[in-house]
Amino acid sequence: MTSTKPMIETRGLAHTFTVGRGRARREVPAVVGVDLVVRPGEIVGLLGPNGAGKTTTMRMLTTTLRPTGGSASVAGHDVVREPGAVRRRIGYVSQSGGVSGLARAGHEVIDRGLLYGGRTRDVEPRARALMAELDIEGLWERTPREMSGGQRRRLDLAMGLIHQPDLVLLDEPTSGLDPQSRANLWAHVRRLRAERGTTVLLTTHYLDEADALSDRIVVVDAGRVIAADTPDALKAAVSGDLVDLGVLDPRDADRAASVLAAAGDAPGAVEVDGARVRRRLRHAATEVPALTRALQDRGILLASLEVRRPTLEDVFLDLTGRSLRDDGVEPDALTVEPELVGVPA
Ligand SMILES: Nc1ncnc2c1ncn2[C@@H]1O[C@H](COP(=O)(O)OP(=O)(O)OP(=O)(O)O)[C@@H](O)[C@H]1O
Repeated sequence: MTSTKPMIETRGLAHTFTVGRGRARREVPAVVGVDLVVRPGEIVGLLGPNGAGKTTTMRMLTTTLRPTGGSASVAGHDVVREPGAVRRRIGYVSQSGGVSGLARAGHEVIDRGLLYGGRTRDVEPRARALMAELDIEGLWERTPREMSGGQRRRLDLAMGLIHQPDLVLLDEPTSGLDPQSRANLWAHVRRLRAERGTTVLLTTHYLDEADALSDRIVVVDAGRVIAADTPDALKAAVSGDLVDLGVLDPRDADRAASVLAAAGDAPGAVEVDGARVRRRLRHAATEVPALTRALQDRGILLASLEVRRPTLEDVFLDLTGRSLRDDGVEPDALTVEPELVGVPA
């Protein structure tokens, strides 16, 4: 990784929404002091449950929402003082998408490229290549309203990428896409970085996506960064592999639980759920043979035995005591902010 200036640098970045009026007026602290550094050429995943503050952070970085605290510089420009310069350097694909319903898809993409100063003779072949890569080349003449949700999503992506920005911010880029299109998009993001050194910041709910794509993952919860590291380092910090036993006779579950509790190099808490008994063991590969012998000696028969390496889900659970899939706070009284998605000032 180069040691040049960061592509994104935030210090104490914060945004508090004010919702309601009069006596019902209250403040919603959506982002509470985020410090984030993204280096040129990095792919960084912002991971967190619903309502964690991912979109709000993205919107401040893309200058579509003004911070109420802290500072952020993007591609070397301050998001509050130089929003136009920031917008010219970035591509943003927002969660809600930016395509309208009326123009033909190919022309929308070309127009976006021209808007950013490209020449027709460069932009058109690039638009065709991009749409082919995203598997929507056959939709050149269609209007967005004649497309499926997944096709529209891919058109959003083509619009965000057509001007070959140095930094791409993707807010849940693959939500609503089928597995094949998700895989295509992942390949495209990797190619962008490999061929052009593009920096990518993406938000996602999908743990496999964050794991597969990101050089670094920034885990956010309740408007704060609670961990930031490589996916492997985050997983290595979780203590041990999950051993999950299914006993053949559910009446044996409690006895199996006491054997499992005593297994490994130290006793540990066991979770019993019907015929399933689980706990974490530090070195499952070496500890499981002794465990199965101990169960056999007591005449406890197993229907299944699974050993699972820690996942990012475990990382989140370890850090917060909650599952990433638990829904957080849902947006309530929404204040409408101007959306200036991807349009240079
Ligand atoms: N325009 C708004 N007005 C008021 N509150 C808002 C607004 N937008 C977001 N919030 C609140 O700010 C908090 C963070 O929301 P945000 O959309 O940034 O989370 P998120 O991590 O992107 O969630 P999701 O994964 O569901 O998209 C939530 O409590 C949300 O209700």
